[in-house]
Amino acid sequence: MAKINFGGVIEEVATREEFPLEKAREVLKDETIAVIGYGVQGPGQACNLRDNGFKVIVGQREGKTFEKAVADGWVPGETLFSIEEACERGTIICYLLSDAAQIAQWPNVKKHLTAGKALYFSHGFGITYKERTGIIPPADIDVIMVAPKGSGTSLRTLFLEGRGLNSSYAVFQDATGRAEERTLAVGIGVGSGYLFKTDFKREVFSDLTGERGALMGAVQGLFLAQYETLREHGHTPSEAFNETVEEFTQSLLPMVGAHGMDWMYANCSTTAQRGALDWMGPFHDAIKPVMEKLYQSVATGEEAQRSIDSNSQPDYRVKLEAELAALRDSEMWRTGETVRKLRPENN
Ligand SMILES: NC(=O)C1=CN([C@@H]2O[C@H](COP(=O)(O)OP(=O)(O)OC[C@H]3O[C@@H](n4cnc5c(N)ncnc54)[C@H](O)[C@@H]3O)[C@@H](O)[C@H]2O)C=CC1
Ligand SMILES: CC(=O)[C@](C)(O)C(=O)O
Ligand SMILES: [Mg+2]
Ligand SMILES: [Mg+2]
Repeated sequence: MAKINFGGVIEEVATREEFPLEKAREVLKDETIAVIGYGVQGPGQACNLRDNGFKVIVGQREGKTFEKAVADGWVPGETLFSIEEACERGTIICYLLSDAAQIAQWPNVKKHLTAGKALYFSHGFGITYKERTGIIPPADIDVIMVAPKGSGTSLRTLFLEGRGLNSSYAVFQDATGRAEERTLAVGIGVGSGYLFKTDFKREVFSDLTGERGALMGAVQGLFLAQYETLREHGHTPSEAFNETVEEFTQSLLPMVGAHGMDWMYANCSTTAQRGALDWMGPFHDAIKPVMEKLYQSVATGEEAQRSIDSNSQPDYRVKLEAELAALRDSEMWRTGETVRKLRPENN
């Protein structure tokens, strides 16, 4: 395992150099990987594994998503089965149903988890919050995780572009003595570049905080607060949107991604640099207490419970669609739709 220095802290990282694809194929040569669920992560991981030459089958309930799997080349009765049949045939069961559906399907999956199989997750949720999920695996199987740090959609598109997404990984239970090599082999197979070592609890605490915070929840809150302020002071929608979202996503954020915050600052005016350096402190101080409150809500299991309760409702999709539609129909994002059309490359 490579030891890599992250800003002064040494961490263990598995790399493609020490764990090349050929080694992954050798480790898994006698295994059938059953990808259960074909939502967002399912297709990304299953198709990448298939293209990388592993023996993969998919387990998916009937319906629209089953048809999507057929369209992607999975063949009913050969490589595409019901959830239960795939669990029976597989030796590594990749449990990629939504976290709420994992609870509902657990009795059907559990009965096929015979000695020596591996139960694989892409999130620490089901295991960490086991009092709430009831997901308690038998003692004679491996319980492992590879959590790609990004959407399953990007996992696939980056793979097809010859790039990749990094993942974190963990072993919760090693019954066979092979749990770690199985984990790393599947992790390389799904298209990870590097694999950062963690445990189930740290993965789920950081992931739930990240998506509720900077990655998704906080960013919308930040955008909207600024957009509203500009609008309340008489700025037009296009001006408010351009100075809040468009310039950020199109010009400045890619620079942060490529070379860091200081580099983005350095490529802006000295006027902007002065103001940003002065105002980053007050923004940090205003947000920090909200972040701490969020982390506590994750740590106590409140966030998990809320997600389980709302996503277990039979009509959760309908309600979710309504909330997403409200976001889409807000003035800020309707303006965004128009602004996107006006990008020079779209003309
Ligand atoms: N969406 C993403 O890109 C990421 C997801 N993850 C994790 O990966 C796992 C899978 O997440 P997603 O791909 O987002 O799942 P998803 O929400 O897209 O759902 C996946 C599948 O669950 C099935 N399903 C839903 N309810 C069901 C039920 N009651 N019975 C049977 N099947 C049912 C759907 O048919 C679908 O195939 C989760 O643990 C999630 O936290 C991790 C990283 C990113
Ligand atoms: C894409 C990802 O990793 C998230 C935001 O944590 C998720 O979809 O759960
Ligand atoms: Mg995540
Ligand atoms: Mg997540």
